[in-house]
Amino acid sequence: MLTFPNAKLNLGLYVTERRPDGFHTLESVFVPLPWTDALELLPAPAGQPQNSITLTGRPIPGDPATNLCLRAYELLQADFPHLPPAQLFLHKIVPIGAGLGGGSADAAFALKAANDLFSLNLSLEILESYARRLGSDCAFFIRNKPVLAVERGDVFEEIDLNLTGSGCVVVYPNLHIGTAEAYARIAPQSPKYLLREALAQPMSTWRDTVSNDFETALTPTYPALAEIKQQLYAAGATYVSLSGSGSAVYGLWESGEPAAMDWPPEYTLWTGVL
Ligand SMILES: C[C@](O)(CO)[C@H](O)COP(=O)(O)OP(=O)(O)OC[C@H]1O[C@@H](n2ccc(N)nc2=O)[C@H](O)[C@@H]1O
Ligand SMILES: Nc1ncnc2c1ncn2[C@@H]1O[C@H](COP(=O)(O)OP(=O)(O)OP(=O)(O)O)[C@@H](O)[C@H]1O
Repeated sequence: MLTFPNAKLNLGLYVTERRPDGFHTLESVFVPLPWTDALELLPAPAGQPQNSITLTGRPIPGDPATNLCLRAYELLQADFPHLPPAQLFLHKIVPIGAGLGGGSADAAFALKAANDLFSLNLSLEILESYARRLGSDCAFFIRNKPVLAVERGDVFEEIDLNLTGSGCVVVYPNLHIGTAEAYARIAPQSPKYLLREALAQPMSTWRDTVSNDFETALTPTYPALAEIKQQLYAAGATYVSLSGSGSAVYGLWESGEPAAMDWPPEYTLWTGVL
């Protein structure tokens, strides 16, 4: 079964509390971004007793045996011992350490693919509970529609937000910012504006009312983030922000086309329509 795990953007992100378990409570709107990897899950050929993973495309740091999509499959195998050994093929395209949730999406799509391929008939709620065990961002990708995320970023409330048709440019400045490192730089506080209410207003107002706490915390160390933001606004973006814990910065165009922009060759770009 071939799937295309997509990335996500965070619209507003407020880190409100540090929890006793070391994680943080947050408030953020998650939106699917159609920048995708390719992930194939197949039963292993006869005579292959173990799961296997073949990685191509963008290099993924760390041991392939700990890849999140393999871990997702192993989690299901622990509860459903009749699941056969599988072979996974992951072609990685979405940048890593970017705040785009790419690894989490791979894991969530592996759970969904195993559920479909082997007819496990697990509900979306059950798939979300497996996904939560793999990472805070992972559960979002099970339903994969815009939501207001609270708690650890893995509990969702409905939100009436339709960005379909908005132009989008995502700029990854080739900086790998680790999620734990980024959280360690944040002093949790309450948001100045209620996110749900701010996002109900026209996109042109978001510049003043919707922000990402990681952007404030990381920009002094990574001045490139501010330069990208400035260039996206100069190209006519209606709203610009860091996604998640960075380092990808995105611009949204409510209407019209982005003006020409000039980026260093080591940057990776995605341009499209949501
Ligand atoms: C920044 C976001 O991308 C926003 O969507 C997410 O909160 C990150 O989620 P994620 O990459 O799935 O993160 P996890 O794999 O669950 O956790 C990685 C590390 O980030 C920190 N972490 C993550 C989520 C959270 N709500 N509080 C945290 O403090 C913890 O130090 C944790 O050890
Ligand atoms: N399929 C995968 N794709 C990407 N990274 C993976 C994958 N499986 C495991 N990882 C590990 O996860 C790390 C990336 O996680 P990290 O949270 O820094 O970035 P991210 O995937 O861009 O997501 P986030 O939005 O949470 O920042 C990598 O260093 C890698 O070791």
